[in-house]
Amino acid sequence: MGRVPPMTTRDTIRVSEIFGPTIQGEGALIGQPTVFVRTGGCDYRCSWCDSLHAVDSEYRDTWKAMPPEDILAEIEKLTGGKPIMVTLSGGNPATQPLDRLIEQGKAKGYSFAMETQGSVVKPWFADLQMLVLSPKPPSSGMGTDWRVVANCVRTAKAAPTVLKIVVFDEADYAFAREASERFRELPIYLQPGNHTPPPPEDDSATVDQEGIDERMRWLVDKVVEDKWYGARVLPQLHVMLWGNKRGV
Ligand SMILES: C[S@@+](CC[C@H](N)C(=O)[O-])C[C@H]1O[C@@H](n2cnc3c(N)ncnc32)[C@H](O)[C@@H]1O
Ligand SMILES: Nc1nc2[nH]cc(C(=O)O)c2c(=O)[nH]1
Ligand code: SF4
Ligand SMILES: [Mg+2]
Repeated sequence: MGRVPPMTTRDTIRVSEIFGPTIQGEGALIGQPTVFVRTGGCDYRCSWCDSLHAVDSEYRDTWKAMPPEDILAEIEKLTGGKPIMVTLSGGNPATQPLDRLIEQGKAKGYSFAMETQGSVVKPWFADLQMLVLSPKPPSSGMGTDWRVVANCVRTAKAAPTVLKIVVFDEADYAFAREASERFRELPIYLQPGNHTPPPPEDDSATVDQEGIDERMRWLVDKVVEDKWYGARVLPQLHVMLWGNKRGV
């Protein structure tokens, strides 16, 4: 008897949550209606990560291996079948085999944006409607290999690519300036950090909005003082509206 081929899992995607439609709360596409697909697993662990439920392996039993067809069916259910922008986030979505999901979704009229830290490169970056690269500043405790970030930019080819840097303090601001110097051609978005991200098991809405507002004003002052007129300073709109609530 011939060998029975194993069930292929090559194309299943580790999903933490699928939610929406809501609005994109951050960066270049702020305010745009979108559905989020948040993948499980990350090669980083930022000290202030607001999505640890999709990062900590402790939560992996809440993640589900899904074929792209099932993810698309869920997206279609959420949108009533009307095509929308789908935002791929995580965790680090670049670690997942998202090529077939993007291909199948685009065939049905959906478009795809992705948020990633720029530590992993995939050829299908070129198929995105927008690639948001968010290298991590010193306060995160993580390091950045700029050659890999540059490779992400190259690999995205004609796909619109932007930088989004979280800023908590002076060192982070200097890092954002460095990123902008290294990638002069890319639009850059500065986002004040949220010091009170939820613990992963918690869905509490409590957030230090006053602290965020203060950092936002400080950030605006810095940009104006430095005549950094190419920068865009934006808050996390979803945090302003719903605090740390999950699934919005
Ligand atoms: C949760 S991450 C997932 C995607 C990818 N791992 C990344 O970091 O780009 C999505 C975005 O949220 C930002 N973010 C995470 N924690 C934050 C916090 N406490 N305050 C502000 N932004 C935060 C990240 O920097 C990133 O731009
Ligand atoms: N509304 C909303 N906008 C977002 N932009 C980036 C998010 C993320 O966690 O990646 C996010 C999120 O979780 N919710
Ligand atoms: S890279 Fe993104 S998902 Fe991973 S730990 Fe940092 S903020 Fe969280
Ligand atoms: Mg978030």
